[in-house]
Formats: sequence, C-alpha cells, structure tokens
Amino acid sequence: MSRAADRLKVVLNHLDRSHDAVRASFTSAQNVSYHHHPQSLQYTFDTDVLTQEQIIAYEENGFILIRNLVSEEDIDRFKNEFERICKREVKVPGLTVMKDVSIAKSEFVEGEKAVTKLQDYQEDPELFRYCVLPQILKYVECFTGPNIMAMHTMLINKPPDTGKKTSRHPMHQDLHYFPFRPADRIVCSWTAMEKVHRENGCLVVLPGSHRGSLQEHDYPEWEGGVNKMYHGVRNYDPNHPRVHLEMEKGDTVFFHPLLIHGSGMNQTNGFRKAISCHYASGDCYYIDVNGTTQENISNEVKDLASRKFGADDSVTFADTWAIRGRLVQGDRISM
Ligand SMILES: CCCCCCCCCC(=O)SCCNC(=O)CCNC(=O)[C@H](O)C(C)(C)COP(=O)(O)OP(=O)(O)OC[C@H]1O[C@@H](n2cnc3c(N)ncnc32)[C@H](O)[C@@H]1OP(=O)(O)O
Ligand SMILES: Nc1ncnc2c1ncn2[C@@H]1O[C@H](COP(=O)(O)OP(=O)(O)OP(=O)(O)O)[C@@H](O)[C@H]1O
Ligand SMILES: O=C(O)CCC(=O)C(=O)O
Ligand SMILES: [Fe+2]
Ligand SMILES: [Mg+2]
Repeated sequence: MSRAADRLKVVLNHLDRSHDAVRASFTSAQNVSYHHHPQSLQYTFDTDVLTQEQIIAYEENGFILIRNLVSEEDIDRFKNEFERICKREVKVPGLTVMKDVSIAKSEFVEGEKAVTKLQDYQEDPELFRYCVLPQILKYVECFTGPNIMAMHTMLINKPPDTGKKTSRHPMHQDLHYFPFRPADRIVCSWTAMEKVHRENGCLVVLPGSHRGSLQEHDYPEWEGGVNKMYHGVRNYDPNHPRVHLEMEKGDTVFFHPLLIHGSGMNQTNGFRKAISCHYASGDCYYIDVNGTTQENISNEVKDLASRKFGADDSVTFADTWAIRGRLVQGDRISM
C-alpha cells in the first residue's frame, strides 16, 4: 500500500467514525483497490501538502487556519498600497471603494478612515501579488485542484463601529454571490493584516455548516442599517454553536463557500484589516441562477454593473464574474 493510500485510509477511518455522509463514500472506497488513489475525500485533494489532521479538519469543519503564512513584509506592502489608493495616488480600473453605510449617509470623512472595503483589486499589481503568493496557492490547490482562477478580490478595512452596529457582517455563505459550481472546488483565502480578535470583529464561523446546502439570503432586519449587498442567511439561529477565529498578522484561514460565517462589530478605535481572494477551479462552470435563491443578489449585482460600467441587459450575472476572474495557475478551461 502506498503512503498516500495509507494516509487516506487513516483519514477516512476517522471521518467514518464521525459522519454518516462520509461513511457512504468510505463504503464505496473499500471496494476499490488502494493501489489506486480512491476519490473519497469530498472537499480536499490529498497532495501531501495538508497533514492528516488538516484534511480531517477541513472535511469536518469546512475551514483550516494556517498560522503565519504571509510575511510581515508582504502585508506591510499591501497596507501601503491600500493607503495610496485611499489617498487617490493610484487609480485602479474596475475597483470599487466602499464606505460604511453609516459614514456614507452621515458626515464627510475622507481618506482611509472612510473606506470599509476595496472590492475587485485584480487590476492592481501590488495587491494582486497576494492572490499569486506561492504559499497561498499551494494550499488553494488542495481544494480547487491544479487549475486555479482568482475570482473575487477584497481588502476589508472594518471601521470602528459608529454606534449603529453597521460594522458587523451578517452571517452568510459566500456561494450566495457565485453563479458557478461545483461549490466544493471553490475556496476563500482570508489573511489577517493585523491581530484580529473578538473586540475588533474577527471572523465568526459555524463549523460543519459547509455540509449543508445553500440557504436563502436577504438583508437582515437591523435597526441601524445594513451595508449594500451584505445579505445574511434568512433564518439565522444566534444560538448555533460558533467559533471566533482570533488571528495574528499573517495568519490565513481557508474556508469553503458554504461555510456560514460573518464578523462582529469593531468595538476598538482601529480599522481591522484583512485581505482575501476567492478562488475557483478553472474547470468550474457557470449556472443560471434565475428562479433560485440567488436571484436577489444577481439582480443587485447586474444593477450595479449597469450603473457603474453602463452594462446593458445582455450582461448576465455570470458575465460580471467572467470579466473579473483571472487565471493564476494551470488552465482556464470553462470559466
Ligand atoms: C459584487 C459582488 C460581490 C460579491 C461578494 C462575494 C462574497 C463577499 C460577500 C460580500 O462582501 S457582500 C458585500 C459586497 N458589497 C459590495 O460589493 C458593495 C460594493 N459597493 C458598492 O456597490 C458601492 O460602494 C455602493 C453602491 C454601496 C456605493 O457606491 P458609490 O460610491 O457610488 O456611493 P455614493 O456615495 O455615490 O452613494 C450612492 C448611494 O448609495 C448609498 N450608499 C453608499 N454606501 C453605501 C453602503 N455601504 N451601503 C448602503 N448604501 C450605501 C449612499 O448613501 C447613496 O444613497 P442615496 O442615493 O440614497 O443618497
Ligand atoms: N440577525 C442576524 N442575522 C444574521 N447575522 C447576524 C444576526 N445577528 C448577528 N449576526 C452576526 O453574527 C455574528 C456575531 O455577531 P456579534 O456582533 O454578536 O458577534 P461578537 O461580537 O463576536 O459576539 P459577542 O458580542 O458575543 O462577543 C456577526 O457576524 C453578526 O453580524
Ligand atoms: O472580513 C470580514 O469581516 C468578513 C468578510 C466576508 O465574509 C465577506 O466579505 O464575504
Ligand atoms: Fe464572506
Ligand atoms: Mg455581539
């Protein structure tokens, strides 16, 4: 028996004891020869990058946290570029600079303190370096396989809450925003650009929720207002067990697009920064979301595309993603 097959057997054995869903695939795996590498892990590829514990953790929980993955030097460069963008020293094609709704609708704030999020930085070579860092792609490949597209890029600058709790990000599944599949070949990489903890609104996740299906999303009914497109899962149960991901600068979490997650309000005076990219396999395919729960976000995004870029009715939700996607490894097959 090969070493890889050995590892797989241990992993599957463990998962077998914990989950019915994976038990089914293990049963079928027992019928195939271990000389061949059985395709029995649902969410990961065993490429010798992940440890047995990490494979088990991702299969079971839908995320893994890798400490100290991005260097201080790289993060300082991203921070510096973020500042240059906020000071309007650089102009990036396609970039959306988003302000917190409570700031946008009240007093005039300029520069970096006004910005809650940069969306779509793929045309900024300095920030886009994040998406091609070899140590990130090495992990991404474990979830997407060898053909990798960077589909969605963000730098989040969660502001100190103004008192309206608008700095929160409601609990959601990122797949709600994506008209491509399969979900298991999509992964988010999210790197803390400084220490993130409960006080400044770290990520909050519901472990194992990636094994459920895509839920209905809508704007939560929050008194103080909700940021544009910050949809939340509709029947969120605040009593569901959750995990706060406290991270140091450079720590990186990889998570599945069905994992329910959000972030709490920033109760500090500092701006909590993180940089992220959603990757998908170059072999993924686009779907039509008309008539599905994703129709509401699809309409909002198309609306924005027409206002911002003058896109006409012929531009589909899928088109808005195909335009933003960038190949970062292997081949762009069907994306
Ligand atoms: C694009 C697909 C995203 C895919 C995400 C994948 C998973 C990630 C999950 C998420 O992150 S979901 C959140 C994603 N959010 C966005 O993509 C929002 C992107 N930002 C924007 O679209 C613009 O920043 C926005 C339309 C909100 C503001 O654009 P402008 O810079 O043109 O704002 P402007 O100052 O001209 O204000 C226009 C109107 O928008 C209002 N506004 C500004 N910022 C807002 C805000 N943050 N929330 C709500 N409304 C806002 C503003 O008050 C004003 O309202 P009124 O017309 O009633 O006066
Ligand atoms: N009604 C709701 N619908 C969807 N998401 C919600 C709702 N209420 C809270 N959340 C989200 O749940 C997560 C945790 O919220 P909260 O701000 O209470 O976190 P916290 O500050 O980390 O927790 P605590 O206050 O207990 O320390 C955040 O992502 C928040 O946006
Ligand atoms: O950085 C955060 O607070 C969470 C952002 C997030 O989940 C998202 O934009 O999809
Ligand atoms: Fe998210
Ligand atoms: Mg709270």
